Amino acid sequence: MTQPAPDNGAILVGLMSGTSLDGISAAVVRFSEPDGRVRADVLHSTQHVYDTSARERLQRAMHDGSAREYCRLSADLGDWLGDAALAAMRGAGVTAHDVRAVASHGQTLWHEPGHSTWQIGDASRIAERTGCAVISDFRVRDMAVGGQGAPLVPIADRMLFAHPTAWRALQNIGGIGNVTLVPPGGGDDRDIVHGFDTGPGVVIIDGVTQRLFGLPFDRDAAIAGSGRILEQIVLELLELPYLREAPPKSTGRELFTPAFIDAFIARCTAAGGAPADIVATACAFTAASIGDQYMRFLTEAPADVVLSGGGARNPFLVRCIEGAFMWHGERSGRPVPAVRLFDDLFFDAEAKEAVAFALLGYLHLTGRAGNVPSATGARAPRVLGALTPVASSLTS
Ligand SMILES: Nc1ncnc2c1ncn2[C@@H]1O[C@H](COP(=O)(O)OP(=O)(O)OP(=O)(O)O)[C@@H](O)[C@H]1O
Ligand SMILES: CC(=O)N[C@H]1[C@@H]2OC[C@@H](O2)[C@@H](O)[C@@H]1O[C@H](C)C(=O)O
Repeated sequence: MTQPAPDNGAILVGLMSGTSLDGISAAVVRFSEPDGRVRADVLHSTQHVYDTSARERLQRAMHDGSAREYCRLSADLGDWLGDAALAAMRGAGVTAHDVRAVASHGQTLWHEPGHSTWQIGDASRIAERTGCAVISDFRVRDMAVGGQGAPLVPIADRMLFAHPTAWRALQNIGGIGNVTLVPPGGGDDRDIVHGFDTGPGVVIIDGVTQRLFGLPFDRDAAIAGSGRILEQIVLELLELPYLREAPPKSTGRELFTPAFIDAFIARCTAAGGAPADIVATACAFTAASIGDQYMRFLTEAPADVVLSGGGARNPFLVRCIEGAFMWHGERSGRPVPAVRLFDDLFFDAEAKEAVAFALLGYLHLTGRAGNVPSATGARAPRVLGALTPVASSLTS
């Protein structure tokens, strides 16, 4: 299957189920290399929202479970992923015969940098459901060669989303926050790309909103917007050991656990915070952690910061991020980056990670490495992912 792309390009379907557990993003993407640079045209993208029972099963499996439940959940998730791929393919007007492969991230259940990482979502189920070859299990190879197994989006940021003339930071705010710092122009000179998880994305904001208001998240910041930020708590939390660790580094729900959320709420309550103040403080801390990580660890001051992920749809959080950059700019004399939304520059940001995994699938098929060692800490670049071939009856 390692063959160059035909001239008219290769269509792949990317699938991502992220840490916030809101659902599956699917994107149908045509890759081509007209001038020696990879170009990605998004033909269609969809979101498949998990129902409550699916979300609860996934959430529970991250902390607790039996071999029986893990086995069953991986198979069921394979079916959901397959259905999400089919819906996106229908939307794009393509069939299995047009699609070179489905590239599926699956769902991370456990991520322990330095030891192991585990994504579930049975690739054989996806292959049978869609009639397409499937590439999956992208993170384990990077970890086997000494990397963190994350973040993997940096190669997409470098190849597809660079600023034409200036350094750019691409900040995703999903459950976890992660940044890639990319030099001007596209290309795949990956040594100069840096990327790492900045800390919380929406994981704390969602956690306190769920606990205090019984809502899945603070839609349009209706709650945070009426709250008061507890500045002292923000400053104290910036002492979190993860924020002091130098990259390469990655984190996950293993750090921002239900116990972490409980302790956050208790701390804010003890400081006199009302429920809305606690949500506002969660936004302020999340923004402050991003500003702090840029000051500490970005090797270049970016001209702009491009926000993606669901957190970019939280207007209070976005204002806090702009405030954090301003605060650091005033104190350090470093230029304050322009904050821009990914949707305004490229395509629906909800699809960004699905497109990134489609690219990783495309790189696999064309025999090219997908990891960026300066971002993951791997000893070397590697072709990522395991291939589940298409059923032979479809190829004959
Ligand atoms: N209108 C909105 N107002 C406020 N917050 C929003 C809005 N829309 C989405 N969000 C936030 O975005 C979250 C979903 O983010 P996203 O889909 O990027 O996460 P993910 O892909 O699962 O995460 P990760 O990138 O960590 O894997 C929601 O849980 C919510 O916090
Ligand atoms: C282990 C894992 O699933 N990590 C996710 C998570 O969500 C955001 C951040 O933490 C990032 O490290 C990663 O996902 C993106 C897609 C990445 O690998 O770049």
